[in-house]
Amino acid sequence: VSVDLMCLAARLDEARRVAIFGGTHGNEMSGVMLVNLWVQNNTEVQRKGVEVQPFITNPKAVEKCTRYVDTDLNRAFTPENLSTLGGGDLPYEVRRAQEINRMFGPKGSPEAYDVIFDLHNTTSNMGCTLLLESSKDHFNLQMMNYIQKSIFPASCLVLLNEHPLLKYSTSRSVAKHPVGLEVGPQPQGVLRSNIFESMRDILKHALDFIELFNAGMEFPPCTVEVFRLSERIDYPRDDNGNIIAMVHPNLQDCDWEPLNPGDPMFQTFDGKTIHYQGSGTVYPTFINEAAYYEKQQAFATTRRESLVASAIRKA
Ligand SMILES: CC(=O)N[C@@H](CC(=O)O)C(=O)O
Ligand SMILES: [Zn+2]
Repeated sequence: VSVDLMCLAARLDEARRVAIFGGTHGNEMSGVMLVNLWVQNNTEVQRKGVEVQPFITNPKAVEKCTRYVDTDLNRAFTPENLSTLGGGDLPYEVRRAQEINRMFGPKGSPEAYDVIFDLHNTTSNMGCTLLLESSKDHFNLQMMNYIQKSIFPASCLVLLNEHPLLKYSTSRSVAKHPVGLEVGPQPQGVLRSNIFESMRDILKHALDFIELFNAGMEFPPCTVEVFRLSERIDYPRDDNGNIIAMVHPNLQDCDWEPLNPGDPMFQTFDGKTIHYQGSGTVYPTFINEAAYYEKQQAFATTRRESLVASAIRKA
């Protein structure tokens, strides 16, 4: 009996309603172009037993080819913003967040979409990265494991953001299972074919997973290596807040490679090296991301850990 119990798969609801968001940041071109393509013709993203909706989340920012118009949409899905009244007086992205929440949510409710994929590009050399918001989301862990297996020998790492202070209120957080996809390096406002095609391929496998799950396939327990967001590291600054150093050449483009105490981290304009002083090995990511200068972030540190996903099967 005990052996039987251990083999029982967690029964989860089917993922019937799925959205693919592009243009949450209007200058991240792979997601914008893919979603525009699928809005024109959705055959590529249709799967049996699933309703898939491609959707441009910030059309004004896409039109201007800028990250946002008034405020960052991917920080706007807070309970305060989603419940505030004020209509035309509110920043554009706050109004847009409310609209998106009405269409795909309400966030946290049983009516919310099952899965939202949110497509992003980074200027950092991160390769393909899946963004996970909860270490307890076994559906997403299983999906990420499936994607990793399917794209091998290509690779796709998992960044877990459930940091109590650093977590932010994303567009995808409206769904029951939010999945971010971050692919780089790609400059802002630029479309690179290799980045576009990697993003497209990952989405294909993600949708295949959902189709198989809905068809009743059981996914056995597995372990997923994740990189848990740990710290945000700002550029060194003077008393006026101006940057006085750059990412060190030894660190530039070395996303996901171990950074140890004493390793070079920044290089000042007069040629001095500033070393990493933390405790123990970390894995830096979002190194020199263009959009993060305004957020006072030169890179983020992560720590590697293994998560166990339980077996799952549809209810
Ligand atoms: C470069 C970039 O925009 N990254 C995303 C990451 C995410 O979607 O969580 C952001 O800061 O919103
Ligand atoms: Zn983005």
